[in-house]
Amino acid sequence: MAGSQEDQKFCLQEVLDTFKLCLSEKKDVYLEHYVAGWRGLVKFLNSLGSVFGFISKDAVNKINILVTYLHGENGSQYVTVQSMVKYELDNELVDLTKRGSHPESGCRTLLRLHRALRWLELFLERLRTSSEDSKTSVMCSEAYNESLSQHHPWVVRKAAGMAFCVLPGRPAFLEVMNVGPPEQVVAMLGEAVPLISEVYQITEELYAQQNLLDLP
Ligand SMILES: CCCCCCCC/C=C\CCCCCCCC(=O)N[C@@H](COP(=O)(O)O)[C@H](O)/C=C/CCCCCCCCCCCCC
Repeated sequence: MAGSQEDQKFCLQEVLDTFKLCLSEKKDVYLEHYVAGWRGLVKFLNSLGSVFGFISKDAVNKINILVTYLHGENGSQYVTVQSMVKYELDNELVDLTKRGSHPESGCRTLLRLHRALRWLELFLERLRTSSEDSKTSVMCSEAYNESLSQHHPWVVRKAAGMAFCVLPGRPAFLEVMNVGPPEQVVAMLGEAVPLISEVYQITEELYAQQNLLDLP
């Protein structure tokens, strides 16, 4: 039943499985699974209410740009993040210093999600190691301030900060993950965080080697 409520329900196990599929044997990052991981996370975001709509909209927009490349005529060049970077750089398809004729390259679009992945890693690690009465809003803004916020203008930082304030408490937050009792969620986060971290590190090194970490 495409589009049913069941389809839209978030499940941490699903996201974990998707990120497991992200890495090839030689540690290349499969774009298809990377965007599928983000799709799963957006389901979670949507379940938190319309306050997060502007964040979800931006993430979906970026996911869709990458999916269009994946399914486009040059889709075979977009199988992995590594092949995408090589293809776009070899063919001068990336605006390197200021936005020009390639404002929505795969490289710059993925970079935005990549930065958000660092936020996710920091946030989930806090969630995993925190006590029952810890505030998710505080964990979320600490993780945001240490990562993504540096790349956002004042107005986005302000809106994000306001949205964080309405995050549910830790027990309710863990429940929405549809895993089971809190101890089980914590155990699953213990598996998810290192995986997310590995995908992040591999992408970070690739982008650093190619001088792509500041794409406009
Ligand atoms: C395991 C489950 C628990 C955690 C689930 C978290 C679910 C999070 C799902 C999605 C996260 C959203 C990813 C946002 C990508 C943002 C990319 C970005 O930086 N875009 C900005 C720059 O783009 P360009 O203008 O250069 O194209 C854009 O300006 C941003 C706009 C929207 C604001 C983004 C704020 C991000 C805050 C971090 C996410 C908070 C989610 C809280 C939910 C726990």
